Amino acid sequence: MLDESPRKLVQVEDLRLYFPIHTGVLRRHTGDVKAVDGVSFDIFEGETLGLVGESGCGKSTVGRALLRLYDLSGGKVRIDGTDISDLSVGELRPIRPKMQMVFQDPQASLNPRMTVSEIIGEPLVEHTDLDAAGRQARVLELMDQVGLNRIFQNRFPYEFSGGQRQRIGIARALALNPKFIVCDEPIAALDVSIQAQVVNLLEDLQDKLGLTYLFISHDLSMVRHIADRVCVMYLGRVAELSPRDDLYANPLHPYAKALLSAVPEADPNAETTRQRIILKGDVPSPANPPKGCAFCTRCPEVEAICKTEAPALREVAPGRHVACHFVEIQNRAGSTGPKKPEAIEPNQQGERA
Ligand SMILES: Nc1ncnc2c1ncn2[C@@H]1O[C@H](COP(=O)(O)OP(=O)(O)OP(=O)(O)O)[C@@H](O)[C@H]1O
Repeated sequence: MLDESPRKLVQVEDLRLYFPIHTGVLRRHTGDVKAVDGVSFDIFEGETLGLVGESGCGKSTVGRALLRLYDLSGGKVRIDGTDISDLSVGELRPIRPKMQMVFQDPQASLNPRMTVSEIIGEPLVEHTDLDAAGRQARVLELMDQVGLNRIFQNRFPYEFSGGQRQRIGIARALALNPKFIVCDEPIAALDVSIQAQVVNLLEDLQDKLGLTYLFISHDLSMVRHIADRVCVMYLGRVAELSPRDDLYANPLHPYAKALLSAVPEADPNAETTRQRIILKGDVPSPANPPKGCAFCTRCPEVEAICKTEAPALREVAPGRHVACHFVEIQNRAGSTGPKKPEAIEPNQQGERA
């Protein structure tokens, strides 16, 4: 959990990740899929930041970019104070142990020809000087930590259930004592009955080992359970970044409102029930995003300025950051209560008040 003065472990500033589009016989570069287009946030040490949004909005690309599994198209990523934005593969090598990933599909992410012991021990071969006995001892320790019986160490992934396979993936991610883990839809491929067990395991490990998570998920109820703050993305940009309870009780961005209107109220005795908001139209293509605000083509609150100017992410209430002209206009009129917005520097976004 968070202490009184949390340290920024992950700092993301104006991150851009474009995938080039090549067309024609000559495979000319004719455009870009702007998967991530100017995203800024911080993640504090020991916190879980939830990352949510419709399919294709760029969540996984952000996660992979933070671990430098892609070269960045622009912006900065700092992990534990080190700017990793432009580091080469060789320069990244000593940083890699600090940051790991737990993948959505444990079946696909585990080598079927390797035993559990070999899978979990693989990073130890690459990144440590441990001898075979030292590696074996560490593998058994990791199996204990994730609740896998040691007697399974020589079995193969296909011999396990989905939940157990995800435990193997988590053990492998923990092998090098990382500080930061990107959990990319870690429960999406699991039976509902198993999902809570895996989330509880992630929470226990966070408490014991002081881990920091970026938790990417479609499952808004699970994000409400696990995240301290939540970042809502739309078409490669941040729409809203707020403390979890504030966001779920009172989303400010019109897109966040629509997204969360589908989540059941936490308090069944709440006096007002939230009205379901159905958005019209489809998400535009990230290869050809709308001018101005990315959400302007579907926004129920669209204003003239939204179609020409992209809104900046601003702090509109303590700890709450929203990129929306409508919210700003309402604030200026004093109708929503939050303080008048002040522009903040990208590296201050996500700062707690
Ligand atoms: N390697 C790639 N090459 C080209 N386009 C890509 C690539 N990876 C992702 N994209 C595109 O980038 C956009 C963002 O994809 P991304 O997978 O990050 O979204 P997402 O929010 O994680 O979606 P989902 O929830 O479905 O996993 C999508 O339009 C996707 O088609």
